[in-house]
Amino acid sequence: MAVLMFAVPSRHLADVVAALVKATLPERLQVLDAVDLATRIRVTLPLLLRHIQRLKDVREAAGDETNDKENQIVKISRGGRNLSPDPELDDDGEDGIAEFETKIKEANMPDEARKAALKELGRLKRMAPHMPEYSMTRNYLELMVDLPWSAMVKETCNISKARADMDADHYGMEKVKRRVLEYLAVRQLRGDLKGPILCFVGPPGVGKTSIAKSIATTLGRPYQRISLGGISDQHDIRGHRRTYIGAMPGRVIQALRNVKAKNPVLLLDEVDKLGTGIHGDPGAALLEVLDPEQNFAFTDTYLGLPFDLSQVLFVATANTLSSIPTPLMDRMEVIHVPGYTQEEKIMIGQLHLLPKQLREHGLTPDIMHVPPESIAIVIGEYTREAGVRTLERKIGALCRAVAVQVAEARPEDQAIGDEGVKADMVVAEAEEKGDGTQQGEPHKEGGPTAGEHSYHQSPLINLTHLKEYLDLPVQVDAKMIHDVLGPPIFQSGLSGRVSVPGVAVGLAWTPVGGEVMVVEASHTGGDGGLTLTGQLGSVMQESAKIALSWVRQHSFLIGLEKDFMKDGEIHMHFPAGAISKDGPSAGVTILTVLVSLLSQRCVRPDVAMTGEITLNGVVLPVGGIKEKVMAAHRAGLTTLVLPAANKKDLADIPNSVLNEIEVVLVNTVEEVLQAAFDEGFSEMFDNDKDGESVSKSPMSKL
Ligand SMILES: Nc1ncnc2c1ncn2[C@@H]1O[C@H](COP(=O)(O)OP(=O)(O)OP(=O)(O)O)[C@@H](O)[C@H]1O
Repeated sequence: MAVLMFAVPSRHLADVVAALVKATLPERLQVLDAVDLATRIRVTLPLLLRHIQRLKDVREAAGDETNDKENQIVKISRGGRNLSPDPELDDDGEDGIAEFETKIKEANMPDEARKAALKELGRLKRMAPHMPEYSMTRNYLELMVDLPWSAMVKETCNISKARADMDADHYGMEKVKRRVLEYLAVRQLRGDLKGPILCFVGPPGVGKTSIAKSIATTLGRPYQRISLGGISDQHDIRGHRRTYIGAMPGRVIQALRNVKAKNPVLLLDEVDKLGTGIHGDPGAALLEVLDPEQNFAFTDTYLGLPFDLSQVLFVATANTLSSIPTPLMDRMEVIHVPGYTQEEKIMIGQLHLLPKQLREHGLTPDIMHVPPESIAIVIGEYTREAGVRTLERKIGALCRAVAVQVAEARPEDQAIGDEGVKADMVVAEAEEKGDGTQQGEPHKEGGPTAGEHSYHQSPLINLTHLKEYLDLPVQVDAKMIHDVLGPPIFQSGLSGRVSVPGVAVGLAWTPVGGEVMVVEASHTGGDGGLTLTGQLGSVMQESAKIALSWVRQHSFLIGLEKDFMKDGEIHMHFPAGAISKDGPSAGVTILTVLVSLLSQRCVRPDVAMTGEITLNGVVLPVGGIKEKVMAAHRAGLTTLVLPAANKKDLADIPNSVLNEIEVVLVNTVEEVLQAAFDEGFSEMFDNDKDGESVSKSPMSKL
């Protein structure tokens, strides 16, 4: 084949290849068997002529008069599209080419882009449609004409409307909303987009994506989400070279093509999950996209031309700051979106998630009623999350169960497709209600506003008929919740796990919110070392060594012999064993577990703690206090031991939570032990060192 290819001028190659492809297997083998060039050409020529004849026949069948074989050969070899009627070929024909020409003119491209597009169109005209380059050039031209080179939507920024829009879709989030309003107000006054890129950081399901959508709605700009999770190839951002098979533009250019406007809101979702691989650093590519000094002429490798991104409003989201590349973070203004309290979740469930789920399942409050107590049961027994995503899913599951009840109870005569019955029912329904309920009205894009939820009731549901078969509204109570969702997944409280010596409750921070961690230790035989399990990082292991050294130095306080370790090894375990953990904040918990085990005294079951310790027993501040306090509150713990230097972080915690817990601020490990154990330890320490209690009610005597 290679020899044959050398013998054929390259512009005819495609026709030869097409002829061979259409040949039968024995014919193809015959071509391959022909070793010398002359034989091979002799074998191939009839195949080529047969292919041409076939093309001609198809054309004649299509009513074309031309039957001049020679003329045909010449035109095909020139790649003449109008003479290539093979229906299998993706041929634009002259109309298609003319259409491209018009679209290029209409696309309002900058001069440089227009010239490049016309040049590509010229190439396309000269190509045979079955050449691989044909479809590549065609795809490129399609992108060129689809891109919004100058198309902009008119922005409508009205600050009071912005507040109303955000309030309509989001309960609470006051700080976040205030910060977004400030940002929009400054943008409006300055009249340009040069400003930091907002980056919403918080656990999953707390409304980061949803608030970004509200910004787009408020501004009247189109919105598109670009998911960055797991991207480890810079070409995903910057585009691939056109020479590669299946090459594509980068995600930013693709997003702009979709929204058809050069000033959309583009959400860079999960910017903290960008990876790095062998194909360059996508973070560096993203820097180019976001940098206002360069992004007015961002060159996507596939496009090969500068595209102006300066009108795009970029918003980013992340679960954690720690894995965002520093140069990228410098370009962004971080807005923390914290997790919700139980009360906030109940309100969000009632005001937003339930109406949304009812709408999505074709139900209304007349058919299904979920009281706040039931939402609290779902939150407490079926969710452990900082956000409300699982809650929304569980409410969805309850709606589906009610939908089945309604479907089963529906009288026979209300069959789908019975238009007469449908019309009657809508009228009957409207008359029956007569109370202004927006029944049958399609719900607005983006959802209804809080307090004015519209329900798109299926016209097939006739409440009057249904009431004969079903007690309406269906009450979602504890029994129904357990029937539908199964046995509770989570138990409230720590159910007796802390009632043995050598166990204490620590508080951990994770990108998905705070976590309560029951740390356990026990004596095993062996030669008196300390074994740690639970996938601990080096910092955490060092915290354990520091805690043990402190206990050794202060063994007399706990009533231990100096050489207490000689009796056997101590094994300390941090659940969940499959998840790696690190950081210094478990210091106070490790120390408390050791003291509890060695002194054989139980830690108070209502106490949880966090804080870094030094060798001299000083307690240092740690991060993630709000998430940790919320997690402890969710788990039903009522006394929290926190570093005194973290006092300022308590300002972020809602009063409803602070009112229900006791916060003990400590400076030293002695104060930690005072708070962690009942009376026993208070005798050992000087009463002057008692921790400062900031709770509303005085702390019980230690
Ligand atoms: N304060 C709130 N008020 C009303 N609905 C909310 C609120 N917070 C979250 N939601 C709803 O919870 C769901 C999940 O929110 P969203 O997708 O915005 O979470 P996210 O923070 O972007 O999560 P992820 O990090 O996983 O992307 C959405 O349906 C959203 O409308």
